[in-house]
Amino acid sequence: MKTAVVIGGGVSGLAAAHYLGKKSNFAKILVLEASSRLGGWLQSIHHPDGSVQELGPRSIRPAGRAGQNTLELVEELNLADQVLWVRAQNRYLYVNGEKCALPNSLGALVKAQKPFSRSFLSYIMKEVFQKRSDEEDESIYDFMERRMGKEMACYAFDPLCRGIFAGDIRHLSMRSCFPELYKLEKHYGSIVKGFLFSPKDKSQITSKLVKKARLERWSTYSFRRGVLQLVNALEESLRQTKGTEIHTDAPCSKLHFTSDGKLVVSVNGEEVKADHVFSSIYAKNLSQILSKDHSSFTSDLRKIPAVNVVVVCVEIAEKLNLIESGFGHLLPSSEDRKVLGVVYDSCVFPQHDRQDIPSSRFTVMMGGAWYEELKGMSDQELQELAISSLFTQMGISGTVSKVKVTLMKECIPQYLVGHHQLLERIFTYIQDRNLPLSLVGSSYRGPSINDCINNARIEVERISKLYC
Ligand SMILES: Cc1cc2nc3c(=O)[nH]c(=O)nc-3n(C[C@H](O)[C@H](O)[C@H](O)COP(=O)(O)OP(=O)(O)OC[C@H]3O[C@@H](n4cnc5c(N)ncnc54)[C@H](O)[C@@H]3O)c2cc1C
Ligand SMILES: C=Cc1c2[nH]c(c1C)Cc1[nH]c(c(CCC(=O)O)c1C)Cc1[nH]c(c(C)c1CCC(=O)O)Cc1[nH]c(c(C)c1C=C)C2
Repeated sequence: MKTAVVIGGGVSGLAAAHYLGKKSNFAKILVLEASSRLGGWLQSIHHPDGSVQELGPRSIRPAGRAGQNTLELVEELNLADQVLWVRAQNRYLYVNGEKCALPNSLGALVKAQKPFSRSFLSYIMKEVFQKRSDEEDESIYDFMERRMGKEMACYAFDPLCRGIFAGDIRHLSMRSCFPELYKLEKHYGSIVKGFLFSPKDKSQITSKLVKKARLERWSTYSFRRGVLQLVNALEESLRQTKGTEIHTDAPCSKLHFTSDGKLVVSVNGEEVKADHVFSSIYAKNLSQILSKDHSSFTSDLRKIPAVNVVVVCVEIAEKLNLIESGFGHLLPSSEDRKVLGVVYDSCVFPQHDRQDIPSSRFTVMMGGAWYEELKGMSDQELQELAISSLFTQMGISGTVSKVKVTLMKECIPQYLVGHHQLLERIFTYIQDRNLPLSLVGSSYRGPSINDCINNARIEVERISKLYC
């Protein structure tokens, strides 16, 4: 009877347990979560007035292979009728004290639009004629500046990466953060040529929900009870799976390999012997529980940094008629280093607004790679900075009816230049020694919910072949 232990009950750990239950031969699957709740960074708070406040992620993209995989999971968990979806919405940049819509129409492609001095078409044309680089990796800034020019790097990719990685494009790796774009340059000499000439995915879509999402042109989605509903559904399904156990308040304090090729997990003073362990926790946290005899491995795990993000959810006690409605806006680091961007929550999912009185909800995100500049500020000062930035940038005022400041420590791992070499060393170490250990989670190959779920599936499928 084989036992698999999953360390961490965030979306990656629960997805790994789900696929283990479906696709593997492990008779026993134990999920061990350190805290008293499941979900990790997914935190949807329900208020008595009916509003749903997202402290962490608030939406999931249906696009791409990983997006499709999540939709298949949503369907499998019978959550399809709980989905709230929206079509493409305007996204803005806040530059030189004003909001500029990112191009979303053909007209905008040919006309120069603030803050850009040239049309998007001219950047695209420049990209087509740039020479391919033979660099193994480079920063997103260097890549974009080389292929599309400084304006695209500073006004498009700088804010975009603040809105995905809360990171600095001068240090983030092009190869690891945008592997598809990186490969297009390598194979076709240009991203644009790659888009035009790469073979299109013609695989048959069998999922009804994937078809529906395409047909209705979903851009992003959540659930009636917030993104945590996905975690709750995974939990419910796991609790009904024979041989699977979920334990909260179960921090793994030590992980050591035995001479008979197994792993022993220490939890709350007890030892659990496992045939295979899935670690879904942040790489640095894993390095801290591994025994000392794997120093080069733990040292590489520690080299993956993660940034802190301050999330400030603000509710205004009136329905504001926003001139610029949409998903939200991002600030390039040249505009404001501390404030990353603002999500217009009520525009995206008005279903999550309070039911008793009209209101408008926003989330201000601050810090990230620039967190040092917020260090030492009290919650009150962070709250004041968020509200004043919100009012100025949105050109609004009003009575704040709810506000919540949350510091999310080391929440988004940073794939810095050379990240692929770290991964190569980390995974070779495991492979060469036949260690019964799988690494999933946001530290390695993508931070999005889609990446976390899809990478857990891929790893379970790989491991299942070894234990059949
Ligand atoms: C502010 C913010 C906004 C985001 N927005 C989006 C978005 O809009 N869309 C999107 O797709 N993604 C978004 N993300 C990214 C996404 O939420 C995360 O990358 C993802 O949730 C990571 O999940 P995980 O399971 O890999 O890790 P985690 O959520 O970190 O889960 C790991 C779990 O392991 C537990 N743990 C840690 N140590 C131990 C131990 N020793 N023993 C047992 N358990 C342990 C932790 O308590 C935690 O529950 C956002 C992230 C943040 C922070
Ligand atoms: C301002 C800070 C952040 C905002 N969201 C995140 C941060 C750090 C984290 C985040 N946002 C997205 C993802 C998943 C990426 C994916 O591949 O699915 C993560 C980890 C989604 C996302 N958010 C924005 C963009 C452009 C994307 C990429 C996918 C998509 O097009 O939907 C933009 C954006 N994020 C934030 C704001 C204020 C914002 C504004 C336009 C918040």
